[in-house]
Amino acid sequence: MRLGYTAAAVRAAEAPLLAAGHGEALMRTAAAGLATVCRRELSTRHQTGSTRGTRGRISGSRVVMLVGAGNNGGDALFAGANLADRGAHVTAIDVFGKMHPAGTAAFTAAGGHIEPFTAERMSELAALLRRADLVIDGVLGTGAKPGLPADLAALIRAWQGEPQPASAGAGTPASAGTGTPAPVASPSQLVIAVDAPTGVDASTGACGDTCVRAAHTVTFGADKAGLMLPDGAAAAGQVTLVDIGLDMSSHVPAVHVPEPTDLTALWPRPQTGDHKYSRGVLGLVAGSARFPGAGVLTASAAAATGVGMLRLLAPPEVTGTVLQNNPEIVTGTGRVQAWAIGPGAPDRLTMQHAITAAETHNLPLVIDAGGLSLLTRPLETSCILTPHAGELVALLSRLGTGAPSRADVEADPVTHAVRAAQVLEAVVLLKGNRTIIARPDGTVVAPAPGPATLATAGTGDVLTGILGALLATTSGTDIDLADLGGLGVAMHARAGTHATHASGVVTALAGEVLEVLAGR
Ligand SMILES: NC(=O)C1=CN([C@@H]2O[C@H](COP(=O)(O)OP(=O)(O)OC[C@H]3O[C@@H](n4cnc5c(N)ncnc54)[C@H](O)[C@@H]3O)[C@@H](O)[C@H]2O)[C@@H](O)CC1
Repeated sequence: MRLGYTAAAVRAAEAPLLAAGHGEALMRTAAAGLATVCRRELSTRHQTGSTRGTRGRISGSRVVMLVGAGNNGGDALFAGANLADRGAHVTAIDVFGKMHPAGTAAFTAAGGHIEPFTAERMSELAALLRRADLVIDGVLGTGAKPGLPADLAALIRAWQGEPQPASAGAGTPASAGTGTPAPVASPSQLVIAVDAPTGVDASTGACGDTCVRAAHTVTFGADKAGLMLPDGAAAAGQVTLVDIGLDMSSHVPAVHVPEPTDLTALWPRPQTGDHKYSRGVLGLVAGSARFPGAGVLTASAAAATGVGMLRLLAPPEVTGTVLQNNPEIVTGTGRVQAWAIGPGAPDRLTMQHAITAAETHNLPLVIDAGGLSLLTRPLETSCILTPHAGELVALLSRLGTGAPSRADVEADPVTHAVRAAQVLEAVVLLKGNRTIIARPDGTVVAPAPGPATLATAGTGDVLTGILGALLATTSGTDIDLADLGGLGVAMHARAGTHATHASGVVTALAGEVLEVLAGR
């Protein structure tokens, strides 16, 4: 798992080192790491042929830096000095009329050039930024307070264009509010942010009205939570972590991001000596005469993910098809280690019985779709709830905890998922283009997004099947349910990617995702 920390936690971890007088050494280490990434990126662009004139070479390349008043600017200035030493033409735009003194001395000694920033020079400086082979954003890092000064926001917009909705192509020419299309930085312009892109909240990922959009962010000491969460992650681009010797062991990470190696290391596997009951039995309530397909998809996905036994409670329209595909599935009641309920509008009474059984025997359960409408209070057993934005709105409204709109939830999925997790004392896996898994303590798991091809009917049912199987096969272990949810989402995304490639078209039908899971 990659671990993301709030700005406050990182600053607290820095504090003893600063108190011991290691501030400048930390900054020099950070700046050296930043300069290394800048040189590598410039060289790579040169080698891959995306060159324009001198672009790509370090010597002779045009580097423009946006420099703030604090240590973030200091990092940029020391890195700028490093690049100037290697023959780059480096210009620092002094955004606030005050820059880190030692950084400024090193930068000017290396031949760096400083340009003051005033509102009158906006167009000239925006043009300078647009012409650069590399822009380094060193205005604000972990010391940022919310909101950017209007002049700085205007400069960022004049350089990079108006913020685009996620669906629009990055760098699409946009109106700057003047009625005429504003010239914008090339979408392929190399922009490297120092620690965090300016305008991005390093703890929450919130971007406000304006933020720098980087191709690469070089972050120091520890991953910042905000660079792993929606909006902030998109603004940060690729993130490289430079070790500056911080000890984060006493700080609780705010965000977990599962990595591919976690799927290998943590995915439950049958052990020697296991039998079907010890491996894990899942009770599944899914599907109805109206929606038989959802029951089939969920049951087949759970079977493909791997369980000791699957007991399916569903009407004959569902069980008939399920048994044709998966004759190993058992219909009817019996002892189980976990429950999954809800896909395909199942019978409410059967779902209620499953919830009661889970609470009575302290069994974990995953509740999806129709099952969510039964929730009016926290359950007395551990559970993962899997709403999409619309279902979360209905859930929060029914519980009397505000009435956000679907757009509110989509704009700020973390806050709303955490609120639901706290109210229902459960893990809430909010499905969306960036799925967020929230714990009641406010920390989240934020798996890397899967392919957009997964946005198709039935893929959520497949996810519930995967999660149910994981719950059954890990029951009795101490694996954290939110981490488990992250593994399930990561596997679902991986299967979706394979299904998309295998089908050769720009969609991944739920049945195709299932085929990948089943290894067919
Ligand atoms: N403290 C350390 O040990 C290290 C810090 N490093 C760098 O230092 C950064 C943090 O430095 P600072 O604490 O100086 O903070 P920043 O450099 O992020 O920002 C602080 C400065 O910006 C101003 N400011 C804050 N929010 C603003 C806003 N919204 N609009 C306008 N001005 C605003 C503040 O008044 C202050 O002058 C990190 O992100 C990282 O880049 C690195 O050098 C590594 C070591």
